[in-house]
Amino acid sequence: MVNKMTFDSRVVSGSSESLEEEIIEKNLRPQYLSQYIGQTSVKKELSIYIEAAKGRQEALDHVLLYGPPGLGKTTMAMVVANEMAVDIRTTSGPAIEKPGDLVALLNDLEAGDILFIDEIHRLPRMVEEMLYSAMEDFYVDIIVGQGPSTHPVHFPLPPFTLIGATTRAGQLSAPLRDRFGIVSHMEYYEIKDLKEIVTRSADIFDTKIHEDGALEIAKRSRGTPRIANRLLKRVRDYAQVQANGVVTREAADAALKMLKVDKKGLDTVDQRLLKLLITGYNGGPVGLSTIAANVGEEIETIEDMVEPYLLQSGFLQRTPRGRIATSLAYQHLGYPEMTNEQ
Ligand SMILES: Nc1ncnc2c1ncn2[C@@H]1O[C@H](COP(=O)(O)OP(=O)(O)OP(=O)(O)O)[C@@H](O)[C@H]1O
Ligand SMILES: [Mg+2]
Repeated sequence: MVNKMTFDSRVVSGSSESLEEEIIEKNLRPQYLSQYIGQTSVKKELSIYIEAAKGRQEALDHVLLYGPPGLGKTTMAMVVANEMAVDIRTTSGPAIEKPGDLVALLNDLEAGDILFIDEIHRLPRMVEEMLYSAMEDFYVDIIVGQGPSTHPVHFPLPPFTLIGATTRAGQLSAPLRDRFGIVSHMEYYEIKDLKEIVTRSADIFDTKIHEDGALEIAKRSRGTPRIANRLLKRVRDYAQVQANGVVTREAADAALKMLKVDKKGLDTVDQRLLKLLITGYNGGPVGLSTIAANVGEEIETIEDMVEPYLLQSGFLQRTPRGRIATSLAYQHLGYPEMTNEQ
């Protein structure tokens, strides 16, 4: 699939990529709340619930983390496990294909342990239904036997904590959503937080970085730590070959220009999308499927990975009749703005 490939190679994509990247990510991941930069309100809330649960020596209530890709949901799940000093098993919605898979995972848990399910909106229905009793009353009913001899077996579970992560809270069914006692919305990061993340990562990489170099990367990271770290790696390469290895503002700027990441962190996909609206449709409104077809990406990709940042940063607006390009988009891309009368 050509579309998928263009997207995966996108440097500002929030999604994670290769094995190499996984290993690097492991070193970059903060281990404790005190090292976790930004997301102040999520951290504050969680720290209270963690302390309370620990004080009562109980499992933490189930936690749902939602927000765009690359904002640190997986990282936060690991942090919670470290803070609670419990084990964590990680899996994802699509990986749990049948109820038996879930039972196997649950069977492995000890009291207080965490089961982390990424992309929880993609759980198969039967598995999801089995989770209801597991979450609420810590048991599952398993059907055993065949034909006339089938009967349910009541299978008790230790009290555990489910942490679910999703980019699409809207796709979760109400019964599942309601079973999470703690629902935390992860926000795009402020530039000052991203700057701190970049500085911390450069330190871990043993890379010299100037403050304005870190700031330049932070500004162009779409509010997303994963992108900030990825851009830092590319800028570091550039600096190593072209600028004595020091990440200065000039090196960051030149490297990001080469990567076609503009001053606001928009890449060619974002720009294509906005230009399509402006030049092809007089600013819109344009439906999502038309946009996807014209930009050459899948609808889901546009919705999950491209659009959220454009909406949040004010380049795009969502209306019942479709998406429209804002004045900011016209200005940023250097098009004269059309008035309604034209
Ligand atoms: N608050 C933070 N401070 C420092 N680094 C962070 C922070 N949050 C995330 N990161 C870094 O950003 C990267 C992405 O984080 P993570 O994998 O947790 O995102 P995610 O929300 O789970 O993404 P996805 O939705 O794709 O699963 C990791 O390398 C992590 O180290
Ligand atoms: Mg994740």
